[in-house]
Amino acid sequence: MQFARINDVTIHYQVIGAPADRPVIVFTNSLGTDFRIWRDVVVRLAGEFPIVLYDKRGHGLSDVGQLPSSIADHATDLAGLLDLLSVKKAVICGLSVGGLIAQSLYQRRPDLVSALILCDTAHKIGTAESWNARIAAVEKNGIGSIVDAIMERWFTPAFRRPENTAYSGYCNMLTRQPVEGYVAACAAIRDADFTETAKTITVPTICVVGDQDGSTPPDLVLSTAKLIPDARYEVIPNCAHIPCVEQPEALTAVIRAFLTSITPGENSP
Ligand SMILES: O=C(O)CC1=CCC(=O)O1
Repeated sequence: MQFARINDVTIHYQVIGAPADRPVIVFTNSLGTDFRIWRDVVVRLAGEFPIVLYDKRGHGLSDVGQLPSSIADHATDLAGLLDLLSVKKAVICGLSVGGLIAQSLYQRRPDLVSALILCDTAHKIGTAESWNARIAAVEKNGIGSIVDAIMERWFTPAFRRPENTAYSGYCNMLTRQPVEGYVAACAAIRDADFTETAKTITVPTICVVGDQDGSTPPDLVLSTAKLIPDARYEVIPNCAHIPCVEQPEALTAVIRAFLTSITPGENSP
């Protein structure tokens, strides 16, 4: 396990090596998850691309850090991690709040970003009312009280079968996040709006979404793609908010095709 102290926060991360001439991909995960959600994508891409995974503050094995925290704080953490690892430029693949962090990183440190894979995310996610209601419910009754409602957004009914052990495992992942970290991330998402930033993005970008995403539905992700000059848009069938878990093969194919298309002079990954 690898840990770094960044902005006074202990950050849990992992680096998986590959040829140095290939673009580094950094995966940044969603609300209520840690970096293990990328496993089935990472095993497919390992050896082709250098990979950096990390748990954002307040999640997984990373510290919660000082509260309140903003999406800008998360982006500063990511910039600090990349600086520490001497990664000069990377493709940032951000899922949901991870996509907000990716847009914030682009806004603050565009030198670090060579391309964006915005996965089940948007320029703005949810409303103040919806986030305040979620924060109130979690503060009063814990994350367990919202798990069923959240799982309906994360996964399709086909995945949410009681006999699917992966489903119960992801319920555990959600409910075991620190409450303060989860609530802080909800507030950070509530207060974030990258509408203007999205219009300024000039690096190659793809917006990808599960066809049954209940948190950032295809229409919303399409509206984000339309804000970003020349952004591509792709829908992944038979999955909801977390394609890296539900359809890792399809998501990997989208990532590989995108990276191949933006890497001049290379015919294969
Ligand atoms: O928990 C959800 O509703 C899904 C989600 C919204 C932002 C995020 O990162 O995950």
